[in-house]
Amino acid sequence: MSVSYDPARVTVVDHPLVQHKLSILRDEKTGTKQFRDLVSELAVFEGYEATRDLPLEDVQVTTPIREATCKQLAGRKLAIVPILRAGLGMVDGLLELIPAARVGHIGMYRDEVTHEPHEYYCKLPQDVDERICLLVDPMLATGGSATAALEYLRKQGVSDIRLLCIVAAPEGIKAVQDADPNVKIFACAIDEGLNENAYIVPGLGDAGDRIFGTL
Ligand SMILES: O=P(O)(O)OC[C@H]1O[C@H](OP(=O)(O)OP(=O)(O)O)[C@H](O)[C@@H]1O
Ligand SMILES: O=c1cc[nH]c(=O)[nH]1
Ligand SMILES: [Mg+2]
Repeated sequence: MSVSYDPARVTVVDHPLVQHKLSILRDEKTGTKQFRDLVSELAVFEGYEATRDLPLEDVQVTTPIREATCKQLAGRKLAIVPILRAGLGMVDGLLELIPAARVGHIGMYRDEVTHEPHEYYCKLPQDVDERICLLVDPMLATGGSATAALEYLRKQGVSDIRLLCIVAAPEGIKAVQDADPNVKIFACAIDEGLNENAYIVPGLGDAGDRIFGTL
């Protein structure tokens, strides 16, 4: 049965380089080092897309030729919030794009039988409510983990949240959209669905285990 979600609130980052890298990421023969590197590289593409609408202001710059009116980022600062463990794999790539961003952590694991998320750690920047949050996790499967993390961030007063995942299942997108009508979702691919163990099909397996070599 097909799952319906609002496509207007999901951005698929499907640049040819992204699709190429994602195919290598999916391959079961791809080893830990390459997997980790690719997750980081894909996070850069996603971060680029997810920050496309950041406000700018004019700034005067003296080039070696003359004075010029140029642009710089204005206004609100950013926080990168990985959902542990797998989200950690996206942090370095995003920090390359936004070096001044603060990093918060939300620790969450999914129960193997019930697939319910369990929170085990949380540490956020003190002024997180004044920041745009990039909530990052490579996998959006049932959406349970992302929904719980979003709820937590909303309780801290965060108004602008962009959820960056690499592979999303339609079920996860729908669950997140139903729970949080204001979140913007970014994904490199939307896959077919979930299998009986709530793994994304075709997916890429267990992202955390593949990033950290704990298979
Ligand atoms: O959408 P959901 O059904 O909640 O599934 C997705 C979650 O599952 C994975 O984490 P996992 O529980 O494997 O923890 P890990 O990152 O420590 O491996 C993944 O990184 C997401 O956080
Ligand atoms: O396919 C999936 C689902 C949940 N978590 C993962 O790492 N992969
Ligand atoms: Mg895992």
